[in-house]
Amino acid sequence: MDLLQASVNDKYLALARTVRHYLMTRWLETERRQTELQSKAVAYLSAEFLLGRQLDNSLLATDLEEIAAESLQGLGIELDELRTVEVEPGLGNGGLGRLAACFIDSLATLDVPSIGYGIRYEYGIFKQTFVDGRQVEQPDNWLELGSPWEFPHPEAAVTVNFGGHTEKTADDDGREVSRWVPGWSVEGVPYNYMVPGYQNGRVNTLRLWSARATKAFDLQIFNAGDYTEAVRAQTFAENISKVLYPEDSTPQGKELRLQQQYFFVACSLRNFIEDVLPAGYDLHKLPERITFQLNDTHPVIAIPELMRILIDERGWNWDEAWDVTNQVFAYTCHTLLPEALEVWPTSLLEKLLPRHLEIIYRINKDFLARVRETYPGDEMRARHMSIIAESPERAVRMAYLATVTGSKVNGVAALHSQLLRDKVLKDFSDMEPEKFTNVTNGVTPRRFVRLANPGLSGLITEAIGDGWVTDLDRLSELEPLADDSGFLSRFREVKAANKARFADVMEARDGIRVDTGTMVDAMVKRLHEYKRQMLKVLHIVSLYEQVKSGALPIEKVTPRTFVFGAKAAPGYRMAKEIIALINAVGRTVNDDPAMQGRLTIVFPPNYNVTLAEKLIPAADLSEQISVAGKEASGTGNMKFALNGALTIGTDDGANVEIRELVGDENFFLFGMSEPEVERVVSAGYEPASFYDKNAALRRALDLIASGAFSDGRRGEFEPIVANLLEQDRFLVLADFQSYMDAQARVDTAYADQDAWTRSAVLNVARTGFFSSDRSMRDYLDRIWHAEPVSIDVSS
Ligand SMILES: CCc1ccc([C@H](C)CC(=O)N[C@@H]2O[C@H](CO)[C@@H](O)[C@H](O)[C@H]2O)cc1
Repeated sequence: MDLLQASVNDKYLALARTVRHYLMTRWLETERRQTELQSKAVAYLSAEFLLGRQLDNSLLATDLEEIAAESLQGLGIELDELRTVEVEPGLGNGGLGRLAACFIDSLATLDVPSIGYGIRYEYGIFKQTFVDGRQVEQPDNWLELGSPWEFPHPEAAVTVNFGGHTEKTADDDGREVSRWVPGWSVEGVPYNYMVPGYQNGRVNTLRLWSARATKAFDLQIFNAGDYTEAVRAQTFAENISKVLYPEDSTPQGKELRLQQQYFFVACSLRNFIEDVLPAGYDLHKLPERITFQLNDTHPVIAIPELMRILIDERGWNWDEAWDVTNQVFAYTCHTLLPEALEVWPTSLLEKLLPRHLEIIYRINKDFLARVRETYPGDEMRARHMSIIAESPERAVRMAYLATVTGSKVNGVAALHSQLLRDKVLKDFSDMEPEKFTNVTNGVTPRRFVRLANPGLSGLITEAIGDGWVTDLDRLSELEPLADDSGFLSRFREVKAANKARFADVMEARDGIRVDTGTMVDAMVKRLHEYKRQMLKVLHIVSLYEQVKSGALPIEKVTPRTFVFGAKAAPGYRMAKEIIALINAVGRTVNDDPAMQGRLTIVFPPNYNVTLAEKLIPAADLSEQISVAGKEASGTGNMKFALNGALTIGTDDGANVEIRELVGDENFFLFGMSEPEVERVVSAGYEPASFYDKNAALRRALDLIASGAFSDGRRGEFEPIVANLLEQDRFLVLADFQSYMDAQARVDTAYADQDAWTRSAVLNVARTGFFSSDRSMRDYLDRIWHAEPVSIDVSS
């Protein structure tokens, strides 16, 4: 095909293949070196990897960006045109999935031997569209045009068994053992993705598994004329890796979800033990060679799977197997919502994984014996700590299984880890305090500063050199420039240019007009009541109500563009209602001439990594307003601060550490602290009392209920208002006034652009800590104890 006929996608694929070819030698060298050294490595087991687009990151990692742009120019092709056709692999829901992607980037850049293991979903996170302001999900057929970044290895396929039953037999020395007689099986085909380190020659691997039938096509049945039956096995098998579950907090407990979890875990352990480790490797030494990091509870079925392999396949005795299993797993918890902790009914495990259930029962029996030994006579504690829940139905508490077995358990921010110790996993922390630690999340500065914000990157590099890209603590060298008016005005120019770029993207992508002369006030994250998008809505509605009622002269309103980005889990009704309300308020306020364009609501559909990369550098204000004690960490908060946005937030998750580092004067703190929330809730929280005593709040809620945002239809958003007045589980009404006061402080601060910019520069200078490189160094020191191994690219 010659250039003239080539489509933009053809040209993009050609460039991608050129870059990947360049990386191939380094990939092979990394593999060779690792096989030669067999040094301790990290396997990151995650059901989600929210990778984002790959081309730019690969060009940066290989330092080929300039050459590529020039050579393409020579062919009359714009690099920018090619990068926009790339489809981002949406193999994740939100925070947890994106964190996994940042972590494997940092592991490669820190030269740590490591491998990511996950699922190659054929359909990623749904595409979000709005119909009359309501979310409608479209399938994400991201592989439609193929992906140049994946390498299938059908020759390394793994067979995974399911179902069947177990039977007691005797092994050759007459010991009674249990043997699994599976009912059916599928095959897992590995697809390898390159994970290039930043200009260090290392290319680690991300191995994602795709399911297919062991026997794809049954010719006999076909010849007998039953065509659907002939391919039934194939469709059935493929279903396992067909689609990502779009929930990010409330597990639906679907059988297929458990099948997905066991599928990728069984493939990954088999692959590591039989393909990565040298033949004949003595698995008693496994702890010296690998740590399997469990990214939340989703891969925890790996624990009984390793026990099964060591006992049933390798013939080890229980203690031998337990001793190794106890050392090779570590567990990271990413949530505080009790409903987000997965429990699997024993009835389902009995059906799908009978042998694993037996092993879990045995782990629990031994554990409860230890509990009773440590706390004699305290049956209540034993019942509380049991891995097996007896009610509402008999089920396995996966977080408890991970905590009992893992060598280490960590939360993802200091407050979160403390709440795990003091509340969620208190009994376990009391019993084995040394097992619990914290590793505060981080984000990769390559994608979220160097690539997303070239203007700011240039400014920083000019001032302190480019060492910050791999050593983000160096940002602190910018501190003195916060008092340099020249630097401040350059900094403001960069922000203004990023706003203009964002406005162009909004125009081209969604036909949305953004006034770049306004403050960009951004709230982008999954839609969840604990994240309190409703508090943001009440701020906007209250401002609107005050202007409309004449209480607030329009000239006193700071021109703002409120940018929302949020997907709701398809089954989460209240979340979908709130999305509809945000769009309804947007439609009303944006079109109201009385507002003279001073307040604009922008809610682009389908918020994803690619859109985040354009919005975050353009933002002035970062909304991190969850109720204290509910957001485990947050990572968007870190990305905004590193790109010079100021944060308005509660003392929740990593906000606490951001505020401690940037200083109270550079952070708009509001709301109750976690202990205060606890006190209000345990004292019995009456949301309606806040409605009664706060006129501005009452008027805002009444305006929503009045139908003002729904063409007069009163009942339209009644469920939202009723829920706030009756339950308000996440204390929106209780924190309303403190939030409004903080927003007034924001207005005042924003009026003094010099002071605001100085504060923004200090936010950048003081948040180098939130690099995922630092997170990885903490995991290496506290949990993995693996050493970097440099790859010499000259060979
Ligand atoms: C089974 C349903 C399900 C799916 C995903 C999850 C994730 C744990 C939810 C998640 O993404 N948690 C977020 O993880 C981020 C990375 O650590 C944190 O920064 C966020 O605070 C946390 O909400 C829970 C339950």
